Amino acid sequence: MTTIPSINPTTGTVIGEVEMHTDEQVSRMLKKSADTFREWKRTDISERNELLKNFADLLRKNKQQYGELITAEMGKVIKQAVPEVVKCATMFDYFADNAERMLEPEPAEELCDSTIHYEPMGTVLAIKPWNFPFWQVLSAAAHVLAGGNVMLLKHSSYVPMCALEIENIFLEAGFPEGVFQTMLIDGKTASSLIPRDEIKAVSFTGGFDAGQKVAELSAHNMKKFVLELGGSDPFLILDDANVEMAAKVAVPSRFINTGQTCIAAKRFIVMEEGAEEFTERFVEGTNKLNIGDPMDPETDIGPMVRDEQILALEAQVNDAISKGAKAIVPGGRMAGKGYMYSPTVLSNVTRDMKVMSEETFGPVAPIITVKIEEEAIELANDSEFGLGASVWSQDRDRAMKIASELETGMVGINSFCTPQACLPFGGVKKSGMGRELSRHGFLEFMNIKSVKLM
Ligand SMILES: O=CCCCC(=O)O
Repeated sequence: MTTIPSINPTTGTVIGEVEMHTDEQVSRMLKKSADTFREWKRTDISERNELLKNFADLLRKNKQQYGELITAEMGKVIKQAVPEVVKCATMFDYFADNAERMLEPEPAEELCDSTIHYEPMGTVLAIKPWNFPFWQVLSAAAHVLAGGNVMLLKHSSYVPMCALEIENIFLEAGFPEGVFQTMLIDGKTASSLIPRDEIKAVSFTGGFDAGQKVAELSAHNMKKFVLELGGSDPFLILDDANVEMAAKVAVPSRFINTGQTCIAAKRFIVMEEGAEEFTERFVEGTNKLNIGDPMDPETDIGPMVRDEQILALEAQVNDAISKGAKAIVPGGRMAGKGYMYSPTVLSNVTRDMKVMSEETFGPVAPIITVKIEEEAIELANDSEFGLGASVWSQDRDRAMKIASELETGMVGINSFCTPQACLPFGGVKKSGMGRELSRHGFLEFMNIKSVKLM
């Protein structure tokens, strides 16, 4: 019997163990999924919407319990874990309220007798990461299932108990067995399922290398895929910004989820005029963060998920320091149990440093100063990634113009980026392909069928 351990990153101890599914069990799940799809796609959309509502209600009712599970299994501070669950509920409500309108057949533009229809594809294989254990799965599942598709989940092996709990919630909400199933398998087994006939599409969130493999396999086997990959989001503070406000928002924007967020601000690009004030205020805000036990409702920074994440971060910080960066908040690995890393803020940053070119998936904030607006834009776009960006200026037209020049899937003006049910979410360049959420994300997993009348 092979098992997946659930490790609490606060203590480094095993808090549970789940049995992995065998190849035979996985084959049965694939069959079950395909059989269930034949029924599920025919259910009335109002019935599906009611189940989405039930699901949202359960999330709200048990938000503390699910939040604590997230905190125990991947270390997210409880004050963010509970809101993650509530955000999922709001997103389920959104699709329950809007799915019917989004799937309404449309008349074709010039051929007035012809219509465009949206039909589900079948089983969507979801391969999802640990950092937002509920959101990452459910932000795909809500619209995939609302459209009449079914889902098979391969969750990160860091969060096996969240993976099982999510399946339980679907059943408790009244979804028929087989509409959503959690497979307890490794990454290699998940990839090996992509060519299988039962799998019609893949929804992947994770790192670039794994995403590229998923894309290759999916394309080779003619399966639709959507990829949400990493980011190195620029946070641009222009010379006319409200620096006080920018610094206030910059702190959570970088350190939310202990910095382990794809769409966190990861490069702070400040025009000279506001650089000193921004740096001072950002450091002050960083030093106020409470670091410690993630179950304590006062804690802002909990552990990182595993030691290897700390090692990667240390390599990036050491590289920056060896090239002349100054650790104005030194932070770093903390002694004791678990995988604690205290936030680091770097100044004197230059673009040849890894903290500027690689994704920093943890609480490290590099600040770089530029002289002119064009340099800020050029530097923001000088990245392999293109997920999100923030622009801070009190001139709305100027900020909008800069937003149009940024090579990203999302821009926050005087705000930070975070996914919302009503907005398409995804990136360009090495940050991904396709979109999740909103009608755009919904239609990624629907067959768009033109029906032409003579
Ligand atoms: O890592 C990306 C998911 C972000 C989820 C959120 O900000 O709510």
